[in-house]
Amino acid sequence: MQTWDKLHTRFEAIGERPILALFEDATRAKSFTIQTQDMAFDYAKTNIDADTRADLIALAEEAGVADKRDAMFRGDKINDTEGRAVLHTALRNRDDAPVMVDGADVMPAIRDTLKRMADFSDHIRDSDITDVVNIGIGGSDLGPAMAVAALAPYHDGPRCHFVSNVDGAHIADTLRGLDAKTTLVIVASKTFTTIETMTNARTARAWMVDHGGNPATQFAALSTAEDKTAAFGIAPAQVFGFEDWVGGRYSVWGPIGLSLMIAIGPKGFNAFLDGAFAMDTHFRAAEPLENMPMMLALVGIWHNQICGHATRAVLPYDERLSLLPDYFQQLEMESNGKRVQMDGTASPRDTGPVVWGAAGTNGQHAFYQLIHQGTRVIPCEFMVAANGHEPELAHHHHLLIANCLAQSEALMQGRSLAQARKIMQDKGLSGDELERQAQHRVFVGNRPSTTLVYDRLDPYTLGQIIALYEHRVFVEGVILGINSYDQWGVELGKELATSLQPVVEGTQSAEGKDSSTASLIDYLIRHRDA
Ligand SMILES: O=P(O)(O)OC[C@H]1O[C@](O)(CO)[C@@H](O)[C@@H]1O
Repeated sequence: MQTWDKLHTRFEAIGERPILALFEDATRAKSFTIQTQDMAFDYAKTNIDADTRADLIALAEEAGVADKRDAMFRGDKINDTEGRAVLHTALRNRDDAPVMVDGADVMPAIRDTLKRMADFSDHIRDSDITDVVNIGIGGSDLGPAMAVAALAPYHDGPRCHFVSNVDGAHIADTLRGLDAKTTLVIVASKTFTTIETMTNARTARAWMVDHGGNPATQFAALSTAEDKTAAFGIAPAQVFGFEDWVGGRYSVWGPIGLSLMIAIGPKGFNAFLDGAFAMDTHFRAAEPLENMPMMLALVGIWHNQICGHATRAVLPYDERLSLLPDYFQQLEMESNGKRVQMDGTASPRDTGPVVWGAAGTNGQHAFYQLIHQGTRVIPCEFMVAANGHEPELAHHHHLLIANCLAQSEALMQGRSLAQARKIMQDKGLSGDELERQAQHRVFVGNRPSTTLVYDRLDPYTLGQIIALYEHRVFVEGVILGINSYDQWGVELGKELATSLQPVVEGTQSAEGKDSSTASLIDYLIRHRDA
């Protein structure tokens, strides 16, 4: 508690201190950058100084982050509202050490499943299958969809498509133009009960039957619920199971990543796991000051809980990472969007921030106006590679990098009223009009950002980046005293949707519903095509 207070006091004392003033220390960039392997995380363009950083590290120590991290990797049941271990890290564990859950080593089964996935992927890649349709939602969609898009240059397998929305438009648009005889459908659902996924899976099966395909050989399932996959009619040889200690939004490392493995091959998928494992190893071993996930989390705590900035923008200057903000949105908001602490008492402070963003440079021409001149401060998390995959288009990549760095520079430096006046003067304005126009051209600056740089977006690097953010979410969750691994907040809407379905279908009356919901249903039914 004392450390929280100390940090709040520091924030008040800092007041309007320009971030730029911190650069009077010639070592600022070096001492506020963390490097692990080829990757560097620069948080020098924030208003965190060495004293603040020491307090933030003390906060993590007081919260017991190191012990809880070890407990997570060890397989302790840290998801205690569901009585589960949290072991997505075991899926990418590349050493021989056992990982114990309830007295049994989970590694042999993980290795066995990975081998079965590799054999199946090779078989599909060598077959006549031209297209793979992954049907899933949330963590059973966003991870593989994001990673398949990110690793397009490594893609040498069949085309991959992703269907998530229960809106029939999604599956109709996806199946249109596909050949049912050469399409593999993967039903990805941890629970195998999710209404969107099961509805889409049944529609896909009917389509396949109607168009001459064979669901018996052209359907695979990824799930923890093997009884339900069998009831759906999927042969056990085409079912890839995992355990309940893999959370949906953390599941891309195992069977849920099958479409990625089919796209880039088992070798590429292994490199993806290697990158994540390297980040795990770093997270477990590095001292807080040198620990990338830890410092990324502490910067997040500083901006959100101490400075009160309610959102943060994820801004990859990498077109192939355009789904990464969506992926991080689920990862962070489903994990840390909680109102009570582990013991059930209300959180005394705001919990996870709103996470959003888009790939640069596109975002610059859409929402950066507000980031630069709006009244709210939005900490920005930039990321950019030293190299693209198109050597013949290196000039594009140089422009991309220049834009990324220009944005963080502009956010920090801003443009003063004096500078704005000078610009207007040079344009020939004077008097009241000069004053009025100059105000519109002021950038207050002093807006914080961080930048993650890496060599090239290959499978290994993507694994590192995702694991980095997973651990960041974990550290923030521990400091906030919340359970990052349940998601009860999605339940109520699901229950109400189930109860509304017969009302919408017209087989039950809207009696008992609030008048807003009842009249909306009335409108929608009255306007329905006969
Ligand atoms: O894989 P499933 O069981 O279909 O669940 C899909 C998604 O639904 C959620 O449970 C939330 O609705 C996510 O956590 C999960 O990723």
